[in-house]
Amino acid sequence: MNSVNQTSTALTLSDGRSASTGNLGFLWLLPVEIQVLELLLAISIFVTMHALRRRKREGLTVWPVVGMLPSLIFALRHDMYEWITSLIERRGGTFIFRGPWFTNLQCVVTADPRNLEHLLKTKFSNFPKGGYFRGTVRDLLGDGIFSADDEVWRRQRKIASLEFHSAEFRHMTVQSLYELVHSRLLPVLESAHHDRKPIDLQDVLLRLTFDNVCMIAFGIDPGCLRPGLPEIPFARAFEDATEATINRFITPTAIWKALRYLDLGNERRLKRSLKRVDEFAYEVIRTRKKELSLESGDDKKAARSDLLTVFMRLKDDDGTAFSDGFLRDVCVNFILAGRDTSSVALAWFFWLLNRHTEVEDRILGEITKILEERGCNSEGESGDKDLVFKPEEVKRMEYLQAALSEALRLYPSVPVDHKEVVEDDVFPDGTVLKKGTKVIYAMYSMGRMESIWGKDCRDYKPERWLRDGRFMSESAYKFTAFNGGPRLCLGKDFAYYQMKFVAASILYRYHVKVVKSHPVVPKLALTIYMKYGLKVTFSGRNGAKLVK
Ligand code: HEM
Repeated sequence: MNSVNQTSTALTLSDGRSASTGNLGFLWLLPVEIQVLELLLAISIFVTMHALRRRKREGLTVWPVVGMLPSLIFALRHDMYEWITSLIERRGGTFIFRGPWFTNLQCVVTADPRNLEHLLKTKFSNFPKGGYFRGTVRDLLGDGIFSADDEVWRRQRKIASLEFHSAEFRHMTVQSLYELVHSRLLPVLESAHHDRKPIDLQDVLLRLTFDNVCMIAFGIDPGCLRPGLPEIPFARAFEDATEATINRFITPTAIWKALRYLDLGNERRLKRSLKRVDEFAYEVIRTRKKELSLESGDDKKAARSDLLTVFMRLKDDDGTAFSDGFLRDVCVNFILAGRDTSSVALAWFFWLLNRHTEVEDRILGEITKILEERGCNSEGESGDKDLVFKPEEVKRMEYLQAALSEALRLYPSVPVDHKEVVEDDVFPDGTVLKKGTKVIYAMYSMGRMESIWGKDCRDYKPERWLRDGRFMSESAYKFTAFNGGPRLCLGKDFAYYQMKFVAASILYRYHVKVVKSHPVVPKLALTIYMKYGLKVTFSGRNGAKLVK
Protein backbone atom coordinates (compact mmCIF):
# COMPACT_ATOMS: atom_id res chain seq x y z
CA MET A 1 0.00 0.00 0.00
CA ASN A 2 1.34 3.49 -0.81
CA SER A 3 1.71 6.24 1.75
CA VAL A 4 -1.48 8.02 0.64
CA ASN A 5 -3.63 5.11 1.67
CA GLN A 6 -1.67 4.58 4.87
CA THR A 7 -2.51 8.10 6.08
CA SER A 8 -6.21 8.01 5.08
CA THR A 9 -8.74 8.34 7.84
CA ALA A 10 -12.14 6.60 7.78
CA LEU A 11 -14.89 8.82 9.19
CA THR A 12 -18.42 7.74 10.07
CA LEU A 13 -21.03 10.20 8.75
CA SER A 14 -24.28 10.98 10.55
CA ASP A 15 -26.24 8.68 8.18
CA GLY A 16 -23.98 5.78 9.07
CA ARG A 17 -21.98 5.80 5.77
CA SER A 18 -18.24 6.09 6.03
CA ALA A 19 -16.03 8.43 3.95
CA SER A 20 -12.35 8.48 3.33
CA THR A 21 -10.80 11.96 3.74
CA GLY A 22 -7.35 11.05 2.44
CA ASN A 23 -4.58 13.50 3.38
CA LEU A 24 -7.02 16.20 4.46
CA GLY A 25 -8.55 13.96 7.12
CA PHE A 26 -6.97 15.97 9.92
CA LEU A 27 -8.92 19.08 8.76
CA TRP A 28 -12.03 17.76 10.47
CA LEU A 29 -10.22 18.16 13.77
CA LEU A 30 -9.46 21.89 13.19
CA PRO A 31 -11.80 24.86 13.81
CA VAL A 32 -13.82 25.87 10.71
CA GLU A 33 -11.98 29.22 10.29
CA ILE A 34 -8.64 27.48 10.02
CA GLN A 35 -10.04 24.95 7.57
CA VAL A 36 -11.29 27.79 5.34
CA LEU A 37 -7.96 29.59 5.64
CA GLU A 38 -6.04 26.48 4.69
CA LEU A 39 -8.29 25.87 1.74
CA LEU A 40 -7.87 29.47 0.56
CA LEU A 41 -4.13 29.22 0.93
CA ALA A 42 -4.03 26.01 -1.09
CA ILE A 43 -6.18 27.58 -3.83
CA SER A 44 -4.00 30.74 -3.87
CA ILE A 45 -0.83 28.71 -4.22
CA PHE A 46 -2.37 26.68 -7.02
CA VAL A 47 -3.66 29.78 -8.84
CA THR A 48 -0.33 31.63 -8.46
CA MET A 49 1.68 28.68 -9.70
CA HIS A 50 -0.66 28.25 -12.63
CA ALA A 51 -0.52 32.00 -13.44
CA LEU A 52 3.28 32.01 -13.23
CA ARG A 53 3.54 28.94 -15.45
CA ARG A 54 1.46 30.79 -18.04
CA ARG A 55 3.69 33.86 -17.64
CA LYS A 56 6.60 31.74 -18.87
CA ARG A 57 4.53 30.54 -21.82
CA GLU A 58 2.66 33.73 -22.67
CA GLY A 59 4.95 36.57 -21.59
CA LEU A 60 2.77 37.99 -18.79
CA THR A 61 1.11 36.56 -15.72
CA VAL A 62 -2.43 35.43 -16.62
CA TRP A 63 -4.71 35.63 -13.56
CA PRO A 64 -8.08 33.91 -13.41
CA VAL A 65 -10.99 36.24 -14.33
CA VAL A 66 -8.87 39.41 -14.80
CA GLY A 67 -6.32 37.87 -17.19
CA MET A 68 -3.34 40.16 -17.88
CA LEU A 69 -5.16 43.30 -16.73
CA PRO A 70 -3.06 43.83 -13.54
CA SER A 71 0.15 44.02 -15.62
CA LEU A 72 -1.53 46.48 -17.99
CA ILE A 73 -2.66 48.70 -15.12
CA PHE A 74 0.86 48.64 -13.72
CA ALA A 75 2.27 49.59 -17.15
CA LEU A 76 -0.19 52.49 -17.48
CA ARG A 77 1.54 54.12 -14.52
CA HIS A 78 4.91 53.91 -16.26
CA ASP A 79 5.88 54.13 -19.94
CA MET A 80 3.21 52.15 -21.77
CA TYR A 81 4.95 52.29 -25.17
CA GLU A 82 8.23 50.97 -23.77
CA TRP A 83 6.34 48.26 -21.91
CA ILE A 84 4.67 47.09 -25.14
CA THR A 85 8.04 47.23 -26.93
CA SER A 86 9.81 45.05 -24.37
CA LEU A 87 6.94 42.53 -24.40
CA ILE A 88 6.93 42.30 -28.18
CA GLU A 89 10.70 41.92 -28.23
CA ARG A 90 10.54 39.11 -25.67
CA ARG A 91 7.83 37.35 -27.67
CA GLY A 92 9.71 37.61 -30.98
CA GLY A 93 7.52 40.22 -32.69
CA THR A 94 3.95 39.30 -31.75
CA PHE A 95 2.19 39.12 -28.43
CA ILE A 96 -1.29 37.94 -27.43
CA PHE A 97 -2.95 40.03 -24.73
CA ARG A 98 -5.56 38.24 -22.64
CA GLY A 99 -7.94 40.68 -21.00
CA PRO A 100 -10.52 39.98 -18.30
CA TRP A 101 -13.19 37.40 -19.07
CA PHE A 102 -16.30 38.82 -20.75
CA THR A 103 -14.55 42.02 -21.95
CA ASN A 104 -13.42 43.07 -25.41
CA LEU A 105 -9.82 43.48 -24.25
CA GLN A 106 -8.44 40.35 -25.95
CA CYS A 107 -6.09 41.27 -28.79
CA VAL A 108 -3.03 40.40 -30.81
CA VAL A 109 -0.25 43.00 -30.69
CA THR A 110 2.35 42.82 -33.46
CA ALA A 111 5.42 44.65 -34.74
CA ASP A 112 6.46 42.08 -37.31
CA PRO A 113 6.83 43.63 -40.81
CA ARG A 114 5.60 40.38 -42.43
CA ASN A 115 2.37 40.61 -40.44
CA LEU A 116 2.05 44.31 -41.26
CA GLU A 117 2.28 43.63 -44.98
CA HIS A 118 -0.30 40.84 -44.59
CA LEU A 119 -2.85 42.99 -42.79
CA LEU A 120 -2.28 46.32 -44.53
CA LYS A 121 -1.90 45.02 -48.08
CA THR A 122 -2.09 41.29 -48.92
CA LYS A 123 -5.29 40.56 -46.97
CA PHE A 124 -6.47 44.18 -46.76
CA SER A 125 -10.18 43.35 -47.01
CA ASN A 126 -9.94 40.87 -44.12
CA PHE A 127 -8.70 43.61 -41.76
CA PRO A 128 -11.07 46.61 -41.82
CA LYS A 129 -11.32 49.24 -39.10
CA GLY A 130 -14.41 47.31 -38.06
CA GLY A 131 -17.71 47.83 -36.33
CA TYR A 132 -16.32 48.31 -32.83
CA PHE A 133 -14.10 51.22 -33.91
CA ARG A 134 -16.80 52.80 -36.05
CA GLY A 135 -19.43 52.46 -33.32
CA THR A 136 -17.12 54.15 -30.83
CA VAL A 137 -16.13 57.11 -33.02
CA ARG A 138 -19.38 57.51 -34.96
CA ASP A 139 -20.67 60.59 -33.11
CA LEU A 140 -17.51 62.54 -33.99
CA LEU A 141 -16.44 61.06 -37.33
CA GLY A 142 -19.72 59.83 -38.84
CA ASP A 143 -19.06 58.14 -42.19
CA GLY A 144 -15.80 59.99 -42.89
CA ILE A 145 -12.67 58.49 -44.43
CA PHE A 146 -10.99 57.78 -41.10
CA SER A 147 -13.71 55.51 -39.75
CA ALA A 148 -15.36 54.17 -42.92
CA ASP A 149 -14.68 50.80 -44.56
CA ASP A 150 -15.58 49.23 -47.89
CA GLU A 151 -17.45 51.30 -50.46
CA VAL A 152 -18.05 54.36 -48.27
CA TRP A 153 -14.29 54.57 -47.64
CA ARG A 154 -13.30 53.75 -51.24
CA ARG A 155 -15.45 56.52 -52.71
CA GLN A 156 -14.01 59.20 -50.44
CA ARG A 157 -10.47 57.94 -50.87
CA LYS A 158 -10.80 58.13 -54.65
CA ILE A 159 -12.12 61.69 -54.70
CA ALA A 160 -9.71 62.96 -52.05
CA SER A 161 -6.78 61.22 -53.69
CA LEU A 162 -7.48 62.90 -57.04
CA GLU A 163 -7.78 66.21 -55.25
CA PHE A 164 -4.54 65.77 -53.25
CA HIS A 165 -2.62 65.17 -56.47
CA SER A 166 -4.11 68.08 -58.42
CA ALA A 167 -2.01 71.14 -59.28
CA GLU A 168 -4.64 73.50 -57.76
CA PHE A 169 -4.53 71.67 -54.46
CA ARG A 170 -0.74 71.72 -54.36
CA HIS A 171 -0.75 75.43 -55.12
CA MET A 172 -3.29 76.07 -52.37
CA THR A 173 -1.33 74.08 -49.76
CA VAL A 174 1.96 75.82 -50.63
CA GLN A 175 0.29 79.24 -50.53
CA SER A 176 -1.59 78.65 -47.26
CA LEU A 177 1.55 77.35 -45.56
CA TYR A 178 3.64 80.27 -46.80
CA GLU A 179 1.12 82.74 -45.35
CA LEU A 180 0.89 80.95 -42.02
CA VAL A 181 4.64 80.61 -41.55
CA HIS A 182 5.63 84.09 -42.66
CA SER A 183 2.79 86.19 -41.33
CA ARG A 184 2.01 84.26 -38.19
CA LEU A 185 4.55 81.67 -37.01
CA LEU A 186 7.73 83.71 -37.47
CA PRO A 187 6.31 86.88 -35.82
CA VAL A 188 5.22 84.79 -32.78
CA LEU A 189 8.70 83.24 -32.53
CA GLU A 190 10.37 86.62 -33.05
CA SER A 191 8.40 88.07 -30.18
CA ALA A 192 9.39 85.12 -27.91
CA HIS A 193 13.00 85.66 -28.99
CA HIS A 194 12.79 89.38 -28.33
CA ASP A 195 11.20 88.94 -24.88
CA ARG A 196 13.66 86.11 -24.06
CA LYS A 197 10.71 84.22 -22.68
CA PRO A 198 10.38 80.41 -22.93
CA ILE A 199 7.51 79.32 -25.15
CA ASP A 200 5.77 75.95 -25.61
CA LEU A 201 6.87 75.10 -29.15
CA GLN A 202 4.56 72.08 -29.33
CA ASP A 203 1.54 74.31 -28.61
CA VAL A 204 2.64 76.82 -31.26
CA LEU A 205 3.09 74.06 -33.85
CA LEU A 206 -0.27 72.48 -32.98
CA ARG A 207 -1.91 75.84 -33.60
CA LEU A 208 -0.10 76.21 -36.90
CA THR A 209 -1.17 72.82 -38.26
CA PHE A 210 -4.74 73.21 -36.99
CA ASP A 211 -5.09 76.50 -38.88
CA ASN A 212 -3.42 74.95 -41.91
CA VAL A 213 -5.60 71.84 -42.09
CA CYS A 214 -8.78 73.91 -41.61
CA MET A 215 -7.69 76.02 -44.59
CA ILE A 216 -7.24 72.83 -46.62
CA ALA A 217 -10.47 71.13 -45.49
CA PHE A 218 -12.89 74.06 -45.03
CA GLY A 219 -11.09 76.87 -46.82
CA ILE A 220 -11.35 78.75 -43.52
CA ASP A 221 -8.62 80.08 -41.24
CA PRO A 222 -9.66 79.75 -37.57
CA GLY A 223 -6.74 81.94 -36.43
CA CYS A 224 -5.36 79.84 -33.56
CA LEU A 225 -1.80 80.97 -34.26
CA ARG A 226 -1.85 84.67 -33.49
CA PRO A 227 0.09 86.91 -31.10
CA GLY A 228 -1.06 86.15 -27.56
CA LEU A 229 -2.04 82.61 -28.65
CA PRO A 230 -5.80 83.14 -28.12
CA GLU A 231 -8.26 80.37 -27.34
CA ILE A 232 -10.50 79.71 -30.37
CA PRO A 233 -13.92 78.19 -29.52
CA PHE A 234 -14.01 75.88 -32.58
CA ALA A 235 -10.48 74.58 -31.87
CA ARG A 236 -11.31 74.03 -28.19
CA ALA A 237 -14.56 72.23 -29.09
CA PHE A 238 -12.71 70.02 -31.61
CA GLU A 239 -10.03 69.19 -29.03
CA ASP A 240 -12.64 68.35 -26.36
CA ALA A 241 -14.68 66.22 -28.75
CA THR A 242 -11.60 64.23 -29.79
CA GLU A 243 -10.49 63.66 -26.20
CA ALA A 244 -13.98 62.61 -25.06
CA THR A 245 -14.21 60.20 -28.02
CA ILE A 246 -10.86 58.63 -27.12
CA ASN A 247 -12.04 58.19 -23.53
CA ARG A 248 -14.72 55.83 -24.86
CA PHE A 249 -12.00 53.36 -25.83
CA ILE A 250 -10.97 52.93 -22.21
CA THR A 251 -14.55 52.71 -20.90
CA PRO A 252 -16.65 49.52 -21.21
CA THR A 253 -19.11 50.01 -24.07
CA ALA A 254 -22.19 49.42 -21.90
CA ILE A 255 -21.04 52.11 -19.46
CA TRP A 256 -20.36 54.88 -22.00
CA LYS A 257 -23.64 54.06 -23.74
CA ALA A 258 -25.48 54.35 -20.40
CA LEU A 259 -23.71 57.66 -19.70
CA ARG A 260 -24.70 58.89 -23.15
CA TYR A 261 -28.31 57.94 -22.51
CA LEU A 262 -28.25 59.71 -19.14
CA ASP A 263 -26.26 62.65 -20.53
CA LEU A 264 -23.61 62.44 -17.82
CA GLY A 265 -19.83 62.81 -17.39
CA ASN A 266 -17.63 62.32 -20.44
CA GLU A 267 -20.67 61.85 -22.69
CA ARG A 268 -22.15 65.17 -21.63
CA ARG A 269 -18.84 66.86 -22.47
CA LEU A 270 -18.77 65.09 -25.84
CA LYS A 271 -22.33 66.09 -26.67
CA ARG A 272 -21.68 69.74 -25.85
CA SER A 273 -18.42 69.96 -27.79
CA LEU A 274 -19.91 68.14 -30.78
CA LYS A 275 -22.74 70.65 -30.83
CA ARG A 276 -20.19 73.47 -31.19
CA VAL A 277 -18.18 71.60 -33.84
CA ASP A 278 -21.36 70.94 -35.83
CA GLU A 279 -22.60 74.51 -35.55
CA PHE A 280 -19.30 75.74 -36.96
CA ALA A 281 -19.19 73.12 -39.74
CA TYR A 282 -22.79 73.63 -40.87
CA GLU A 283 -22.36 77.41 -40.84
CA VAL A 284 -19.31 77.12 -43.13
CA ILE A 285 -21.22 74.72 -45.42
CA ARG A 286 -24.23 77.09 -45.60
CA THR A 287 -22.06 80.11 -46.39
CA ARG A 288 -20.01 78.25 -49.00
CA LYS A 289 -23.16 77.00 -50.73
CA LYS A 290 -24.39 80.57 -50.95
CA GLU A 291 -21.04 81.78 -52.34
CA LEU A 292 -20.94 79.02 -54.93
CA SER A 293 -24.49 79.70 -56.08
CA LEU A 294 -23.51 83.35 -56.71
CA GLU A 295 -20.33 82.48 -58.65
CA SER A 296 -20.15 83.41 -62.32
CA GLY A 297 -18.21 81.38 -64.91
CA ASP A 298 -15.06 83.55 -64.53
CA ASP A 299 -15.10 83.26 -60.74
CA LYS A 300 -15.23 79.49 -61.10
CA LYS A 301 -11.93 79.47 -62.97
CA ALA A 302 -10.19 81.19 -60.07
CA ALA A 303 -12.14 78.94 -57.74
CA ARG A 304 -11.27 77.71 -54.31
CA SER A 305 -9.72 74.25 -54.16
CA ASP A 306 -10.35 73.32 -50.52
CA LEU A 307 -11.88 69.89 -49.94
CA LEU A 308 -15.29 71.22 -48.96
CA THR A 309 -15.66 73.14 -52.23
CA VAL A 310 -14.39 70.17 -54.27
CA PHE A 311 -16.86 67.74 -52.67
CA MET A 312 -19.69 70.30 -53.03
CA ARG A 313 -19.11 70.56 -56.76
CA LEU A 314 -19.26 66.77 -57.19
CA LYS A 315 -22.30 64.55 -57.38
CA ASP A 316 -23.00 61.22 -55.70
CA ASP A 317 -23.13 58.02 -57.82
CA ASP A 318 -26.87 58.52 -58.36
CA GLY A 319 -26.36 62.11 -59.56
CA THR A 320 -27.46 63.91 -56.39
CA ALA A 321 -25.36 66.40 -54.47
CA PHE A 322 -23.71 65.18 -51.25
CA SER A 323 -25.75 65.86 -48.12
CA ASP A 324 -24.63 68.50 -45.61
CA GLY A 325 -24.09 65.73 -43.06
CA PHE A 326 -21.71 63.90 -45.38
CA LEU A 327 -19.83 67.13 -46.22
CA ARG A 328 -19.46 67.77 -42.49
CA ASP A 329 -18.03 64.26 -42.00
CA VAL A 330 -15.53 64.72 -44.85
CA CYS A 331 -14.15 67.94 -43.34
CA VAL A 332 -14.09 66.80 -39.71
CA ASN A 333 -12.21 63.61 -40.68
CA PHE A 334 -9.56 65.50 -42.63
CA ILE A 335 -9.06 67.95 -39.81
CA LEU A 336 -8.58 65.04 -37.42
CA ALA A 337 -6.17 63.28 -39.81
CA GLY A 338 -4.01 66.30 -40.55
CA ARG A 339 -4.34 68.26 -37.33
CA ASP A 340 -1.70 67.09 -34.88
CA THR A 341 0.42 64.57 -36.74
CA SER A 342 3.00 66.84 -38.36
CA SER A 343 3.14 69.29 -35.43
CA VAL A 344 3.88 66.54 -32.94
CA ALA A 345 6.51 65.05 -35.29
CA LEU A 346 8.15 68.49 -35.53
CA ALA A 347 8.16 68.87 -31.74
CA TRP A 348 10.05 65.54 -31.33
CA PHE A 349 12.36 66.54 -34.19
CA PHE A 350 13.37 69.81 -32.48
CA TRP A 351 13.90 67.97 -29.20
CA LEU A 352 16.13 65.40 -30.91
CA LEU A 353 18.10 68.16 -32.68
CA ASN A 354 18.83 69.70 -29.31
CA ARG A 355 20.57 66.50 -28.28
CA HIS A 356 22.30 66.01 -31.65
CA THR A 357 23.90 69.29 -32.66
CA GLU A 358 25.87 67.47 -35.35
CA VAL A 359 22.56 66.79 -37.15
CA GLU A 360 21.55 70.44 -36.85
CA ASP A 361 24.91 71.44 -38.37
CA ARG A 362 24.38 69.13 -41.32
CA ILE A 363 20.88 70.51 -41.93
CA LEU A 364 22.26 74.05 -41.85
CA GLY A 365 25.03 72.98 -44.24
CA GLU A 366 22.39 71.69 -46.65
CA ILE A 367 20.37 74.90 -46.41
CA THR A 368 23.51 77.00 -47.01
CA LYS A 369 24.36 75.00 -50.10
CA ILE A 370 20.85 75.38 -51.51
CA LEU A 371 20.92 79.13 -50.88
CA GLU A 372 24.36 79.45 -52.47
CA GLU A 373 23.00 77.69 -55.55
CA ARG A 374 20.26 80.31 -55.60
CA GLY A 375 23.01 82.89 -55.73
CA CYS A 376 22.70 84.08 -52.15
CA ASN A 377 25.40 84.21 -49.55
CA SER A 378 24.88 81.92 -46.54
CA GLU A 379 22.79 84.58 -44.80
CA GLY A 380 20.28 84.57 -47.62
CA GLU A 381 19.84 87.52 -49.95
CA SER A 382 22.21 89.86 -48.07
CA GLY A 383 21.06 88.50 -44.74
CA ASP A 384 17.42 88.81 -45.80
CA LYS A 385 15.20 88.06 -42.81
CA ASP A 386 12.21 87.72 -45.12
CA LEU A 387 13.80 84.96 -47.16
CA VAL A 388 11.21 82.42 -48.34
CA PHE A 389 12.21 78.89 -49.36
CA LYS A 390 10.88 77.95 -52.78
CA PRO A 391 9.01 74.63 -53.20
CA GLU A 392 11.77 73.20 -55.43
CA GLU A 393 14.38 74.14 -52.80
CA VAL A 394 12.36 72.45 -50.07
CA LYS A 395 12.22 69.35 -52.27
CA ARG A 396 16.01 69.33 -52.52
CA MET A 397 16.45 69.28 -48.71
CA GLU A 398 17.13 65.56 -48.59
CA TYR A 399 19.16 65.47 -45.40
CA LEU A 400 16.37 67.38 -43.65
CA GLN A 401 13.89 64.80 -44.95
CA ALA A 402 16.12 62.04 -43.54
CA ALA A 403 16.32 63.81 -40.15
CA LEU A 404 12.51 64.14 -40.03
CA SER A 405 11.98 60.52 -41.07
CA GLU A 406 14.39 59.41 -38.37
CA ALA A 407 12.40 61.42 -35.78
CA LEU A 408 9.21 59.75 -37.06
CA ARG A 409 10.83 56.32 -36.85
CA LEU A 410 11.54 56.81 -33.13
CA TYR A 411 8.42 58.88 -32.36
CA PRO A 412 5.74 57.96 -34.94
CA SER A 413 2.89 60.49 -34.61
CA VAL A 414 0.41 57.59 -34.46
CA PRO A 415 2.18 55.21 -32.04
CA VAL A 416 -0.28 52.28 -32.29
CA ASP A 417 -3.16 51.52 -34.63
CA HIS A 418 -5.72 48.76 -34.86
CA LYS A 419 -7.78 46.51 -37.17
CA GLU A 420 -10.46 43.87 -36.74
CA VAL A 421 -10.35 40.34 -38.25
CA VAL A 422 -13.33 39.52 -40.51
CA GLU A 423 -12.62 35.82 -41.21
CA ASP A 424 -10.34 33.34 -39.40
CA ASP A 425 -6.79 33.86 -40.64
CA VAL A 426 -3.15 33.08 -39.85
CA PHE A 427 -0.35 35.67 -39.77
CA PRO A 428 2.85 34.87 -41.71
CA ASP A 429 4.58 34.39 -38.32
CA GLY A 430 2.08 31.60 -37.50
CA THR A 431 -0.19 33.53 -35.10
CA VAL A 432 -3.74 32.19 -35.41
CA LEU A 433 -6.40 34.90 -35.73
CA LYS A 434 -10.01 34.10 -34.96
CA LYS A 435 -12.83 36.07 -36.58
CA GLY A 436 -13.53 39.22 -34.53
CA THR A 437 -10.02 39.38 -32.97
CA LYS A 438 -8.61 42.86 -32.57
CA VAL A 439 -5.13 43.35 -34.00
CA ILE A 440 -2.97 46.17 -32.71
CA TYR A 441 0.11 47.12 -34.68
CA ALA A 442 2.67 48.98 -32.67
CA MET A 443 4.48 51.56 -34.82
CA TYR A 444 6.39 52.89 -31.81
CA SER A 445 7.82 49.44 -31.11
CA MET A 446 8.61 48.82 -34.78
CA GLY A 447 10.99 51.78 -34.79
CA ARG A 448 12.91 50.23 -31.89
CA MET A 449 13.30 46.64 -33.10
CA GLU A 450 16.85 45.44 -33.46
CA SER A 451 15.57 42.80 -35.88
CA ILE A 452 14.35 45.59 -38.21
CA TRP A 453 16.87 48.42 -37.80
CA GLY A 454 19.98 46.73 -36.40
CA LYS A 455 21.94 47.16 -33.19
CA ASP A 456 21.81 50.98 -33.31
CA CYS A 457 17.99 50.94 -33.58
CA ARG A 458 17.60 53.31 -30.61
CA ASP A 459 20.10 55.88 -31.90
CA TYR A 460 19.02 59.01 -33.79
CA LYS A 461 20.93 58.64 -37.07
CA PRO A 462 19.48 60.38 -40.15
CA GLU A 463 22.33 58.87 -42.17
CA ARG A 464 20.55 55.50 -42.16
CA TRP A 465 18.07 57.03 -44.66
CA LEU A 466 20.73 58.12 -47.15
CA ARG A 467 22.34 56.19 -50.01
CA ASP A 468 25.12 58.11 -51.76
CA GLY A 469 23.82 61.27 -50.12
CA ARG A 470 20.30 60.84 -51.52
CA PHE A 471 17.19 60.18 -49.39
CA MET A 472 15.90 56.61 -49.82
CA SER A 473 12.48 55.76 -48.45
CA GLU A 474 11.88 52.49 -46.61
CA SER A 475 9.24 49.82 -47.07
CA ALA A 476 5.91 51.01 -45.59
CA TYR A 477 5.73 47.74 -43.63
CA LYS A 478 9.03 48.41 -41.92
CA PHE A 479 8.64 52.19 -41.50
CA THR A 480 4.94 52.33 -40.69
CA ALA A 481 4.61 55.95 -39.49
CA PHE A 482 2.37 56.75 -42.49
CA ASN A 483 0.55 53.40 -42.54
CA GLY A 484 0.78 51.32 -45.73
CA GLY A 485 -1.20 49.59 -48.47
CA PRO A 486 -4.47 51.04 -49.77
CA ARG A 487 -4.87 53.12 -46.57
CA LEU A 488 -1.46 54.77 -46.79
CA CYS A 489 -1.66 58.30 -45.36
CA LEU A 490 -3.14 60.55 -48.02
CA GLY A 491 -1.36 63.59 -46.66
CA LYS A 492 2.15 62.06 -46.63
CA ASP A 493 3.71 64.23 -49.37
CA PHE A 494 2.06 67.35 -48.05
CA ALA A 495 3.12 66.49 -44.48
CA TYR A 496 6.78 66.19 -45.56
CA TYR A 497 6.57 69.48 -47.43
CA GLN A 498 4.91 71.16 -44.46
CA MET A 499 7.43 69.81 -41.92
CA LYS A 500 10.45 70.65 -44.11
CA PHE A 501 9.22 74.17 -44.89
CA VAL A 502 8.50 74.91 -41.22
CA ALA A 503 11.74 73.33 -39.93
CA ALA A 504 13.94 75.08 -42.52
CA SER A 505 12.23 78.45 -41.97
CA ILE A 506 12.81 78.22 -38.21
CA LEU A 507 16.34 76.78 -38.33
CA TYR A 508 17.48 79.39 -40.86
CA ARG A 509 16.63 82.10 -38.31
CA TYR A 510 17.05 80.53 -34.85
CA HIS A 511 18.80 77.94 -32.78
CA VAL A 512 16.01 76.34 -30.74
CA LYS A 513 17.12 75.50 -27.21
CA VAL A 514 15.03 73.22 -24.99
CA VAL A 515 14.70 74.68 -21.49
CA LYS A 516 17.06 72.86 -19.14
CA SER A 517 15.36 70.25 -16.95
CA HIS A 518 12.06 70.56 -18.85
CA PRO A 519 10.54 67.04 -18.63
CA VAL A 520 9.93 65.41 -21.99
CA VAL A 521 7.82 62.25 -21.96
CA PRO A 522 5.20 60.90 -24.35
CA LYS A 523 1.55 61.22 -23.43
CA LEU A 524 -0.73 58.20 -23.74
CA ALA A 525 -3.09 59.24 -26.53
CA LEU A 526 -3.92 58.46 -30.15
CA THR A 527 -1.13 60.87 -31.14
CA ILE A 528 2.22 60.83 -29.37
CA TYR A 529 2.11 64.33 -27.86
CA MET A 530 4.76 65.44 -25.40
CA LYS A 531 2.96 65.24 -22.08
CA TYR A 532 4.29 68.58 -20.78
CA GLY A 533 4.76 70.28 -24.14
CA LEU A 534 8.20 71.50 -25.30
CA LYS A 535 9.43 74.61 -23.53
CA VAL A 536 12.11 76.31 -25.61
CA THR A 537 14.00 79.56 -26.02
CA PHE A 538 15.44 80.95 -29.26
CA SER A 539 18.79 82.41 -30.11
CA GLY A 540 18.90 84.31 -33.38
CA ARG A 541 21.32 83.50 -36.17
CA ASN A 542 21.08 87.08 -37.47
CA GLY A 543 24.16 88.17 -39.31
CA ALA A 544 26.06 85.03 -38.37
CA LYS A 545 26.95 82.38 -40.87
CA LEU A 546 24.54 79.44 -40.76
CA VAL A 547 27.28 76.91 -40.15
CA LYS A 548 30.18 77.63 -37.87
C1 HEM B 1 3.73 63.58 -39.99
C2 HEM B 1 2.51 63.68 -40.44
C3 HEM B 1 1.55 62.55 -40.63
C4 HEM B 1 1.61 61.25 -40.20
C5 HEM B 1 2.73 60.59 -39.40
C6 HEM B 1 0.41 60.59 -40.63
C7 HEM B 1 0.10 59.26 -40.38
C8 HEM B 1 -1.06 58.64 -40.80
C9 HEM B 1 -1.45 57.31 -40.42
C10 HEM B 1 -0.66 56.37 -39.51
C11 HEM B 1 -2.63 57.04 -41.01
C12 HEM B 1 -3.47 55.76 -40.88
C13 HEM B 1 -4.47 55.98 -39.80
C14 HEM B 1 -5.51 54.92 -39.73
O1 HEM B 1 -5.96 54.41 -40.75
O2 HEM B 1 -5.91 54.58 -38.60
C15 HEM B 1 -2.99 58.21 -41.77
C16 HEM B 1 -4.13 58.30 -42.52
C17 HEM B 1 -4.53 59.46 -43.13
N1 HEM B 1 -3.84 60.65 -43.17
FE1 HEM B 1 -2.05 61.03 -42.36
N2 HEM B 1 -0.38 61.49 -41.31
C18 HEM B 1 0.29 62.69 -41.33
C19 HEM B 1 -0.17 63.87 -41.87
C20 HEM B 1 -1.32 64.01 -42.57
C21 HEM B 1 -1.81 65.24 -43.12
C22 HEM B 1 -1.12 66.59 -43.00
C23 HEM B 1 -3.00 64.97 -43.73
C24 HEM B 1 -3.96 65.87 -44.44
C25 HEM B 1 -3.83 67.10 -44.69
C26 HEM B 1 -3.24 63.55 -43.57
C27 HEM B 1 -4.34 62.88 -44.06
C28 HEM B 1 -4.62 61.55 -43.84
C29 HEM B 1 -5.84 60.90 -44.28
C30 HEM B 1 -6.97 61.53 -45.06
C31 HEM B 1 -5.77 59.58 -43.84
C32 HEM B 1 -6.82 58.48 -44.02
C33 HEM B 1 -6.44 57.61 -45.18
C34 HEM B 1 -7.39 56.46 -45.38
O3 HEM B 1 -7.92 55.89 -44.41
O4 HEM B 1 -7.62 56.12 -46.54
N3 HEM B 1 -2.21 63.00 -42.87
N4 HEM B 1 -2.02 59.17 -41.63
